[in-house]
Formats: sequence, structure tokens, C-alpha cells
Amino acid sequence: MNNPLFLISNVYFHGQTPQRQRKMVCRYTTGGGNPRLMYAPAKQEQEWDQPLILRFHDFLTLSEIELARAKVVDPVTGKKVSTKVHDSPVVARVNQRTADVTGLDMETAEELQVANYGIGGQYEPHYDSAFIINLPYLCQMSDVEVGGATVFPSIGAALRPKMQSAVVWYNLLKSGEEDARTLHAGCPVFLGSKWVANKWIRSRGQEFRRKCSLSRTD
Ligand SMILES: O=C(O)CCC(=O)C(=O)O
Ligand SMILES: [Fe+2]
Repeated sequence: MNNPLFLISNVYFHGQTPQRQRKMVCRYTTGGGNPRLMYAPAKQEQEWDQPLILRFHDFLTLSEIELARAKVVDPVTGKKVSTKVHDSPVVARVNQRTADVTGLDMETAEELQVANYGIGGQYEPHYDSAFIINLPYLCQMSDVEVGGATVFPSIGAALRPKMQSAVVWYNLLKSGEEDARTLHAGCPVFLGSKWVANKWIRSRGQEFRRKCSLSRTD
């Protein structure tokens, strides 16, 4: 399972079958009437149904991406580093947009974290819920020519990097238990460079926004 070639051959090329793809829906959403989204609704695409995985298109503007990427280049060595970015108007805007499209509270969330993967760069299969965090947020900040998909080996989903889009899923069920279907990994980049910004949102603080239940599937 940890062998990247397994992920590539079994998941990357077979992520979404045409039958399954047909059932997925795209919509404009105002997040249930959020005033900030009334005139510019979010472009939401359903990538997977169970568990629900959503992609928001055009989530980041090109200038936001440029600024966030510039922040992770070490000014001394010129080398790219994975880093937390905070206290800037860009980050504040991205945080607000995250709150708007997810309907969740950002008070207890982790800071936005920007990462860059070069050729061969990958992330082994893992769960993010070890950190009691219930919603990883991947803002894709580049297109990758070949490779670099975020894959979910247990369910067979493969999400290809798409510039400016953000992908969202819950790691925890409404019961608070880990959702075993959300095991995920970043496939190796073969050609190009992959930039992502992650935001992990904690379940603490969402008590009135995502109510708990005993369901084993939600
Ligand atoms: O980059 C990816 O595709 C996955 C990254 C990830 O899962 C993480 O940083 O927790
Ligand atoms: Fe992760």
C-alpha cells in the first residue's frame, strides 16, 4: 500500500469511472444564503459521494497564489520551504473565504500552510484525523503536468491538481470517529511542480455548525 507505484497503477489511472462520474453534480452555492456569496456564488463540484469530497473551482485568485508562493521562498538561499503563512491580508481573505464556503469557524483552525513538491515529491498514505482535525483543505496552486494527484486508496478516488481550486473533505464522522475511507496520499510528481496550501480545521469550535450524530456513515 505504501509503494507509490501501487498508488499510481491502481488508483491514479482508475480514479473515477464514467458511471460514477455521471452521478456527480456541479452547482453554484451561496453557502445557504451567506451574504458574501450572494453575488459571487462559489463554484462547487462534487468529486466523490461517500465520503463527500468537494472541489471549489476558482477558489484562489492568481495574485493570491503568487503572493502565497513568494512567501515560501527563503530569501537567503532562494530555496523553497514548506511554511505556515499568517498575518497577511491575503491569508485573512483566504481564511474568510474558507469560512464562507465551508460554513465552519476558523477560530480554532490551523494556520494556512503552503507546501511545494518538486519532481518525485510525494506524501505517504495517512489520516489527518490523528490531529483531531476534521477538514483538510487543499488549495491547489499549480497545475501539474504528470502525477501529483491526491488519492484515496480505500475508496479509489484520485483528485488531480487543478490550479486555483480547493478540495475539501471531512476526516471525522459526525460521531467524532475517524472515517476510515479518508486514508489519503499525495502521488509523486513526475513532471512539473506541485504547490498546495493546506488548512486543517478542528472539530472543536464547530459544535453548532456541524452537529454530532451517532451515524456511522456521515
Ligand atoms: O498534497 C497532497 O496531495 C496531500 C497532502 C496531505 O495530505 C497533507 O499535507 O496532509
Ligand atoms: Fe493529509
